[in-house]
Amino acid sequence: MPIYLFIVMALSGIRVIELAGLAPVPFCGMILSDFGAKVIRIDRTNTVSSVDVQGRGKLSAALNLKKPEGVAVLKNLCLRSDVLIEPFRKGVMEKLGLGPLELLNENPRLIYARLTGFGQSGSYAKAAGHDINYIAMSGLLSMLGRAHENPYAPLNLLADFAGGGLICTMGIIMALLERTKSGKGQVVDTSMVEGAAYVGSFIWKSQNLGLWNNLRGENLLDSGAPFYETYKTSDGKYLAVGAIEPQFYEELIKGLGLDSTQLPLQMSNSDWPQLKKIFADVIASKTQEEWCKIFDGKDACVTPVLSLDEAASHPHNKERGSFIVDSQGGISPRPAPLLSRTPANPSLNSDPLIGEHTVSILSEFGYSQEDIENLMLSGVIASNKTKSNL
Ligand SMILES: C[C@H](CCC[C@@H](C)[C@H]1CC[C@H]2[C@@H]3[C@H](O)C[C@@H]4C[C@H](O)CC[C@]4(C)[C@H]3C[C@H](O)[C@]12C)C(=O)SCCNC(=O)CCNC(=O)[C@H](O)C(C)(C)COP(=O)(O)OP(=O)(O)OC[C@H]1O[C@@H](n2cnc3c(N)ncnc32)[C@H](O)[C@@H]1OP(=O)(O)O
Repeated sequence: MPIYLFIVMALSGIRVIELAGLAPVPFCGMILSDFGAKVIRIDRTNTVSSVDVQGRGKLSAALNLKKPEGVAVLKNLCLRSDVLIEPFRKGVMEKLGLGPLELLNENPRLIYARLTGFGQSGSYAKAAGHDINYIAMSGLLSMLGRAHENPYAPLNLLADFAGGGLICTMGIIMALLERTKSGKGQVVDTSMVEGAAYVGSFIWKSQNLGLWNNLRGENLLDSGAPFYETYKTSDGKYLAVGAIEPQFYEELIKGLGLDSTQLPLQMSNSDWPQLKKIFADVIASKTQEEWCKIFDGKDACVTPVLSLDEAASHPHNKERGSFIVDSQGGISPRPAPLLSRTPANPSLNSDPLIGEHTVSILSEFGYSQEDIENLMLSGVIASNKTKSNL
């Protein structure tokens, strides 16, 4: 007799409709799915392959929203769902007749999440943009980069994912929590400019501490300080040094084989370039592994700079199971944080093909075989399993 283990996750029972987007909304949908929500991604009928690399655990229905019948199907799905996430430019949903007024009127419990660059109001609301534009507008990009160089965007992490996908997820979770008391849904308006700025609150609120008085790249935490920097090792790899507090700094100096009485003072700003050169010369004399042997187990705040592959196979990360391997052999980070009773249980199956679940989803929502066939014939829906399912 097989034993079936049903794992209850934090978001089990929550149904989410995700309109396919580029990067931030797919991340939001993946988090919700990792933690147990049933996420249905609405793809276009005229695209063959998905650009969603964060489709883990999602279902896909292909729907033509340019046809009134397609809009009607989406409305129907939203009637019996908890969350809708939309990634379009302001006004696109309203133009389709799928704005919050319509959908919340039909399902007052719906959480209607909108994730855009500039938010739903203001003169930039309708402007196109990408991560780099949003962090530029948040003020943060001006702070990022090395001395005497142009500002530098740290991949598309800050706006798309930290200030966008994650902040939107937080808004959805808070709205779901609030709904347990009021019984009502609401609109979650996530602007990636604001989300990124909010993530950077420490920067704003630490200005009076003098942390940012120097030019970009010449401050304590922006690669100005020698004890908060990366250094090249003799094998062409790198070490990350973050020894800010005096006791950790002293361990660093000891580990490097230096004598602090012969060096400028740690916080002597004007000596930082000289001190950096000393550290760089010393660190270049050994391999990364040799340095790790010296610093592992010491409170010097020194770690290797690992590649993605090295991170996945580092003993500490392996001990915690920080990375997962899917059925295709792909390695990716395990969902965070770790909940003690109801942890995430990410799907290890391959991501959905566009329209892979169109038929099963429509059947689940009450459409008959004949309805589905007619919608298919009139180009309102598309399916990758057309033949096998009809
Ligand atoms: C830096 C990042 C972006 C990185 C993304 C990259 C990882 C990927 C970008 C391109 C990909 C490559 C490319 O696709 C080619 C290959 C494809 C292949 O399959 C895979 C390999 C590829 C090389 C592929 C590889 C990668 O995936 C890429 C390189 C970011 O910053 S993302 C953040 C962007 N900003 C936002 O999301 C903010 C909010 N959104 C917007 O401001 C706009 O949506 C945006 C992004 C500016 C785009 O504007 P656009 O004019 O294109 O669209 P909208 O005005 O929003 O209107 C959408 C229209 O579409 C209609 N519609 C939507 N769904 C449906 C449907 N189901 N049926 C019918 N129609 C639909 C909707 O009605 C709108 O129509 P209208 O224009 O008529 O109103």
